[in-house]
Amino acid sequence: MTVTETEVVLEAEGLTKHFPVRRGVRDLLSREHKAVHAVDDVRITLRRGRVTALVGESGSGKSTVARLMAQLYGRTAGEIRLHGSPVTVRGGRKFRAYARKVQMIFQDPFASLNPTHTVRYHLTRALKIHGRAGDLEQNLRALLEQVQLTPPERYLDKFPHELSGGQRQRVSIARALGADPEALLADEPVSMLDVSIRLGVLNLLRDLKERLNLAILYITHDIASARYFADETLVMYAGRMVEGGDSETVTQHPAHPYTRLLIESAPDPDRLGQLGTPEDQAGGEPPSLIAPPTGCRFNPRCVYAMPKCSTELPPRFELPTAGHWAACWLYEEEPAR
Ligand SMILES: Nc1ncnc2c1ncn2[C@@H]1O[C@H](COP(=O)(O)OP(=O)(O)OP(=O)(O)O)[C@@H](O)[C@H]1O
Repeated sequence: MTVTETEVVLEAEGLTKHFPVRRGVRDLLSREHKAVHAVDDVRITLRRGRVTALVGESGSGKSTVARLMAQLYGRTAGEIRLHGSPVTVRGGRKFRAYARKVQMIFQDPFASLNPTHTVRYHLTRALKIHGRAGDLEQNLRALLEQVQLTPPERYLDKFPHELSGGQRQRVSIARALGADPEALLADEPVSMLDVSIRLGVLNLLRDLKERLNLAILYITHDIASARYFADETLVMYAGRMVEGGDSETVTQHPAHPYTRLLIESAPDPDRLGQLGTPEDQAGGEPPSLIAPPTGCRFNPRCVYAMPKCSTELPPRFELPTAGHWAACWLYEEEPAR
């Protein structure tokens, strides 16, 4: 089945978030209203039974995208559509109805579980909130079995501190499944776990995607894990999307100089000895998002930058592999590889 054939659950278009910067005494005289341009004009489509990875370095706006799509933040501009219908939710009953379909998993399972309550309490609450508490004991058992915490009675009356990091993240996932959602927004779900147990949690998410036909947004700074786990990969730099396509193509034939830099800087034993590409010399730091660079936001660090890169924002250029695109002027004419 190709990417375009599965049912679209959640879409964002033109998604934009600018956080106003609090004005200091000196700024009071100026008319300028400064803002952090955290997310600009982002487009994402989440489909049933598919994992979409959103990859980028710290501060690139990934978490903000997840929170916008979960409707935890109001947006500055853009549209979010659930099954094709635009939705804007500001708390209350409408938020509960939305959260029944779209659930979020956070990076730190210890912070997202209340240390004074047991697993039973957390899961019962989720089931009750979403009207699924009928036959409670059976539903609690089923949730724990879904996240492979078996036998369930061993875990139900445990407190968060009595569980390992991986078990806690599994409880957080079970709590999200308590809503019986169609989409999961997973914000760095394994980055706080020991390396040895990350794979187990990613495999669990993949298994849930297949068994429950979930649409998953997988946020990560680790592009190697996107290749392993995601069907589609989107790359974000300084608040903007720079490249997207199926994960194999984006990770094996990256087109945007920033994606290449990300891959070159990720440790990969398969590529030892192949270093020394121009991207390796692209040092520097991500830009300030209060006054982001004009044109392509990567231009100050890009070894291929041309004059127009600092003045004109590159649109998405389609590349030879179906569904692969890059927002980079290098691909304006004929797609080069
Ligand atoms: N509530 C907020 N108020 C002001 N600025 C914010 C707020 N939340 C995020 N930002 C800023 O927006 C930008 C994007 O942050 P975000 O957390 O989305 O990035 P990220 O890619 O998820 O990074 P990380 O992996 O470190 O979480 C950063 O410059 C951050 O400082």
